Amino acid sequence: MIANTCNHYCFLNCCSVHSSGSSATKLGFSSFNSFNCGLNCSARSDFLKPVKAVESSRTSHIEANITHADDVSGGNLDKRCGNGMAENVVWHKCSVQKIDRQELLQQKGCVIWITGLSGSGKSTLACALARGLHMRGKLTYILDGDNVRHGLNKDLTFKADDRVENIRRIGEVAKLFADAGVISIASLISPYRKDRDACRALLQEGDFIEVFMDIPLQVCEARDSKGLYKLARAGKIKGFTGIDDPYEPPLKSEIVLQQKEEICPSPSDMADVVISYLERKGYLQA
Ligand SMILES: Nc1ncnc2c1ncn2[C@@H]1O[C@H](COP(=O)(O)OS(=O)(=O)O)[C@@H](OP(=O)(O)O)[C@H]1O
Ligand SMILES: Nc1ncnc2c1ncn2[C@@H]1O[C@H](COP(=O)(O)OP(=O)(O)O)[C@@H](O)[C@H]1O
Repeated sequence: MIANTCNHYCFLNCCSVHSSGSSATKLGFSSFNSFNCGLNCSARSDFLKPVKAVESSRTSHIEANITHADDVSGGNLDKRCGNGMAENVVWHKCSVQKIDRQELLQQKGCVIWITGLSGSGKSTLACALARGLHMRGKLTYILDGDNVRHGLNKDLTFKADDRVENIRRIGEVAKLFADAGVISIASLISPYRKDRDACRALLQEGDFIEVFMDIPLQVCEARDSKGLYKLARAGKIKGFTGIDDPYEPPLKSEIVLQQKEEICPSPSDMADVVISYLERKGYLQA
């Protein structure tokens, strides 16, 4: 059962990418480099250049010894997996791998994990980030706690165990998106350090980028865009993060976003900080 969750909508209203032919399905297609999104947002015309990326990379690393953490589509074919409840489950490997998809997309798949109190601006940042990256021709997908609780996680409450499971599932889904080559943006309170760190451990070093919305509780509560703090203070919502439920701030996240002299940077300025980080670390190219 869920309660008090709201949908967030992200309007990617600058550019749309148009496929111009059927060759994409047969041949794969090359970089999104020529994506041009100035004020008039002209759509790319040549992003479907056929390439041999898939064929050549297949031969170059199909033999590589890939561990589960290296690539979810890798793994040892002979290994029987004792993970979880199911026994005798064997990983099935495919020759089209993350590196091929990244080449196709001209970016590197990763997880941007936005954590913070309710009202700290996680969803707003996720959306600004998706918009900024979309304008640069980069493929993103947002996994917003509120939204995922409307579907995949609709069976979960806000009790501690269910929050743990919420974080775990979103971590696994975010990892799949990253493996698809997508810049996956997870935006959820994720109040427990241990569980965020467990999601980090699912990915290769560097591919999990934790963004801490370090906004004081008083500011979040003053915003109270959904009226939930008011209900929590009145005792009408029990176990509300920051009021009568814990939030463990990250100790060493990659990016910390804070107010400066009590003024909160704009969402697009915050998004720029994250985009600069991705650029510097090479995630915006294959
Ligand atoms: N008890 C309680 N505590 C915290 N938040 C609550 C609660 N009940 C409902 N909500 C609403 O649910 C949103 C948080 O969902 P998450 O999936 O991000 O939470 S968690 O990571 O599992 O802790 C959160 O959305 P955001 O404001 O976007 O963070 C709230 O709107
Ligand atoms: N950088 C910002 N500066 C000022 N207000 C913001 C900023 N980011 C978000 N807000 C506002 O704060 C409220 C909560 O934002 P939201 O993104 O829904 O937070 P969260 O997803 O963490 O609950 C909204 O009313 C939003 O417009």
